[in-house]
Amino acid sequence: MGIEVKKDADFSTWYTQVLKRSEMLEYYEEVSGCYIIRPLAYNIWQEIQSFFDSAIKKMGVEDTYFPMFVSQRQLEREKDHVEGFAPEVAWVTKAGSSDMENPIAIRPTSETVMYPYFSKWIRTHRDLPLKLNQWCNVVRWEFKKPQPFIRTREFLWQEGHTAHFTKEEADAEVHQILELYRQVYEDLLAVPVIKGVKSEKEKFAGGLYTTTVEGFIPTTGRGIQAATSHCLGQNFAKMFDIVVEDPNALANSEGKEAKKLHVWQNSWGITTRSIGVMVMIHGDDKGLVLPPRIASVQVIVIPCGLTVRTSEEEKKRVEEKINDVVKELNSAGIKAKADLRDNYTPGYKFNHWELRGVPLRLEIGPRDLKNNQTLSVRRDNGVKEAIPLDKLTTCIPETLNTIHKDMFEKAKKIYDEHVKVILKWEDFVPALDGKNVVLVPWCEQEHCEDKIKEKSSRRQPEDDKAPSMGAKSLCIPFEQPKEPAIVPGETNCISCDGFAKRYALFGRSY
Ligand SMILES: O=C(C[C@H]1NCCC[C@H]1O)Cn1cnc2c(c1=O)CCCC2
Ligand SMILES: [Mg+2]
Repeated sequence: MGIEVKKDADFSTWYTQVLKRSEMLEYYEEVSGCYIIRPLAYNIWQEIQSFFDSAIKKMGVEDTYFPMFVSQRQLEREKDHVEGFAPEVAWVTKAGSSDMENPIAIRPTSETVMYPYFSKWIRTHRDLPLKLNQWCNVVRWEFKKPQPFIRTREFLWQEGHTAHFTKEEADAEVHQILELYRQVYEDLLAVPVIKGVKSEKEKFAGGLYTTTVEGFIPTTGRGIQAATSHCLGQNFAKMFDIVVEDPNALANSEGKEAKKLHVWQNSWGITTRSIGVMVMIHGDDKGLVLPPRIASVQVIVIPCGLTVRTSEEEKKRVEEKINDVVKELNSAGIKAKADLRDNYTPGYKFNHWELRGVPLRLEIGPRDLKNNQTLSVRRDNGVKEAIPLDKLTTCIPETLNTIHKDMFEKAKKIYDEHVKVILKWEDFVPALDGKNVVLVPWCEQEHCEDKIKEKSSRRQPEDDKAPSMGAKSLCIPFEQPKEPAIVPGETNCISCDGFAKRYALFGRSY
């Protein structure tokens, strides 16, 4: 069954229809906010995992696995880490019919699970750096409206947790990981992201600073946090007593304990939200459009031009050719499949595989055998091209790469067009209402951010529509606009009478 609504007309219905009818996801009626991730989507997660995991292994990160249960005592050891989030923590309070003496939390993240053991394992600076990662699920009982992949009560992610002897080493890793997240989005998912640092209000409260890659959903004009890499500073080290002796301090004469130094820590994560972002950005009114590098089927080969007048041996010759083409492509590392189902017309098959986002279709019929060619049809832009059957293993990889590049460039152009540099407050809300995010000179003070959120959530007085969602700061981009330059002590903040420090990206967001 095809998609019955237009993406731009009814985005949320479009989104759920695409996910369900492409067989990426199934609703899990029993528990709100939970979904079944079906093979087509799970395969994408596995592509992300294998790319990211092999990259962090090269950085010396080791995979591990910690329990999913956290004691209340442990979870609450870090006050400001949990206080803001407490309502989202899910607790196990009963086993069978009997109440548990001490309820146990299901991990919403694993800092408090892991760090008591970091403290136990890290004794001297030779135990540093410690670099662990786990691929797992986490549970957060969000109350906002759930949305498949984007906001779910259980999701899959990886969480990296590292400990370093110096801040410099921690800082360097934060940015190395952020670059890997950019690559997951841009080089795997063909999704453009903006790198930056979070504001004090938006950063991870338990940390020192948060860097982020921010995506943009054009259909709603909303920003979306795509992955985060935090430097935790020494905050958690102080709470969990993760210390090493100072290798430079001589054991002092009175034989007193050598000075204890707190380690510098990072934590970083990317989640299955990335799959939802990719669907939202690339999907169209025919369904999924998969970037070739994460598609489980990259090329579908379909027999065409077979009519009632086609002889049995002619039909057989076409099917044999198709099987040879699929074999040849697979041996060249291209994920190809044939659709030889003889109870469906070519047209039906075209829709079936377009709905599932297969990047490239090859049509082969009796005439093509004679001309020794196949007609290729791109899913992203519908462009058709005749390819000689003896050039497939060179032409197809090139076409798939071109598809990736074109999908990325198209999305990047749209993102760039929807980032508006705004220098006057009166242009701020109109820009948001025009489905843009805004880049504004900003003082970076928390009270100012609260004010901006409040001022941008109110509709103009005469407007009787429900107040629109306020804008939050998405990040302070590492790449700052050159023009017009911000002059410290001269350029005013977009909203308050303070002076701007840097340009900040603001927008309505998920
Ligand atoms: O999870 C993090 C920080 C960090 N956790 C590890 C992976 C990277 C990064 O997200 C922040 N955070 C978000 N959300 C919640 C919590 C929380 O710590 C804890 C309580 C429930 C909700
Ligand atoms: Mg949250």
